[in-house]
Amino acid sequence: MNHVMTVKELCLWYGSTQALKDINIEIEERSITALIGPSGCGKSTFLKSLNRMNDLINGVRITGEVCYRNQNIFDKDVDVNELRRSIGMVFQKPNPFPMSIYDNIAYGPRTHGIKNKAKLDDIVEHSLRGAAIWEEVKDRLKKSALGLSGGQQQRLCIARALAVEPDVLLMDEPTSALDPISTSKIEELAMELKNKYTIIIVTHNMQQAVRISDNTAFFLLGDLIEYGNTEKMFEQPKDKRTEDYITGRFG
Ligand SMILES: Nc1ncnc2c1ncn2[C@@H]1O[C@H](COP(=O)(O)OP(=O)(O)OP(=O)(O)O)[C@@H](O)[C@H]1O
Repeated sequence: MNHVMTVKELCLWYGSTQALKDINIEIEERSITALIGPSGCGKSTFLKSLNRMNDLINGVRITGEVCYRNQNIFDKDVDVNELRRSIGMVFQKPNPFPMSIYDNIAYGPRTHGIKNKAKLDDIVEHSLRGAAIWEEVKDRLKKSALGLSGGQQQRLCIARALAVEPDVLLMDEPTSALDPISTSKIEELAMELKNKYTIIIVTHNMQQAVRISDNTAFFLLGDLIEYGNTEKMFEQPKDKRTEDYITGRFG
């Protein structure tokens, strides 16, 4: 099994508060890894460290390594824009840009220098198809993305992430603002996308972790308590704290 990302002894502080404590984890290529745990345990912080989204925050201090395809992403010669092209992110609340559906998708490729109309048309169609929303929007590409439903907007945001040909997709509770039908569409999409991409997803929904993920990581108060095959972990957790959490005894 290939590992796309290897995290070694990762610690992160916000000022004097330690949010991640000595995290060690290997992420399997073309799989879905779910990050679970009670509110405030560090799931989003961990997810954001994987493409250096925390670097923007004042007072953040990070030690340890996050290796992406054998390079430590904190090395000085790493181009952060290029890193974020390879490791894309989809947020909790769909956040389309206030522009047309077409321009939302073409935005990233354009910033990477692609100007040719036919090429952009191709990327837009391919990305929207990849995010299972092409049929719903192909006749309204020039209309504002803000006119789409929440579920459609989230698939548009996934298409936008796909348009720059990422390798890894980070998803921070991508369905928590969606209704059950839109949620199941995103879940099906994630399972489809893992044939081509590596997906790491934060979820509060234990059933969702069971339904779609291959591996699960359980966080508690900044510690990674348990990590492994999802089915095994939910059937037979090794740690009492994991068991208490997944059986709903706390959190
Ligand atoms: N920008 C920040 N500045 C200071 N502290 C922060 C910041 N972001 C998060 N924290 C703190 O770091 C800890 C971990 O937060 P994080 O958002 O990573 O948890 P989480 O598990 O994703 O929570 P939730 O499930 O509620 O989204 C919390 O104690 C939180 O208050």
